[in-house]
Amino acid sequence: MDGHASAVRPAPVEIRGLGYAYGEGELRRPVLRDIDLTIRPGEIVLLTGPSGSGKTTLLTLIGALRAMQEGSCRVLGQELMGASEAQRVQLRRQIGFIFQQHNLLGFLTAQQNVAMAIELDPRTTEAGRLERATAMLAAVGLGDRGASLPSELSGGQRQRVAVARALAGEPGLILADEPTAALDRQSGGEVVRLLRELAKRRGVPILLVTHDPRILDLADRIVSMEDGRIVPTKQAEGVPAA
Ligand SMILES: Nc1ncnc2c1ncn2[C@@H]1O[C@H](COP(=O)(O)OP(=O)(O)OP(=O)(O)O)[C@@H](O)[C@H]1O
Repeated sequence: MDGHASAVRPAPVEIRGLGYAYGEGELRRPVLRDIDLTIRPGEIVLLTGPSGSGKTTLLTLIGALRAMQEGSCRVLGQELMGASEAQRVQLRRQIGFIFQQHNLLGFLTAQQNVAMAIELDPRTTEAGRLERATAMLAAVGLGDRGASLPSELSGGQRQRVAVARALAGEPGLILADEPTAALDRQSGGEVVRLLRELAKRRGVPILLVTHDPRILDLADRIVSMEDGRIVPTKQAEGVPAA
């Protein structure tokens, strides 16, 4: 595909020997061990594995939402091992997050929720922000729902607003944690297909944590975790062999 470009552009995510433990002293419990993972430019990677295997912990470390303890994790050119809180805040602004529960603000309209992601860019005026938010909503098929509050939208529509918000800030990376968990089969599939299409068009890489076997075929690559380690991916049930 874009093999040449991938070879010259730095990997958006480059992890080596990452380890992480919760608790201290006798209560210390390692949950990630010796993780190596590279996400290449524009690549869509699904992270899967049993409950408690460490997927969310890894995602929050990559997203600079918690401090590193061991190893190296370079995200969008920023080394996170030893990074300051200010450096982590700066990096988080370059990442689009999508969570299981859409995390939209209930008192803001769909358009305002999306515009919020653009808020921090000083080059953009308020009118420009709202215009861009509307364009992003149109891209997720909600061009006519900008004035709706989250409570007036279906679960699938809310998650599409979350997709629009994640992309509106023109992120260098998207991190999604179980984005289809609260959705029925059809809307879950639609949301992820849409996310994939929009990200591919913009060349934005995605790391998506999921238990959902129905969306595994949308990945460029599937990474499996077990007991805090990355393990060779087994053929998922119901997914035809490539
Ligand atoms: N804040 C915390 N404090 C202590 N232990 C935690 C904390 N968060 C997670 N854990 C533990 O760390 C391990 C990994 O949790 P994590 O949420 O990363 O796994 P997961 O693979 O994302 O699970 P799930 O698929 O159920 O979301 C689990 O055993 C969990 O109980």
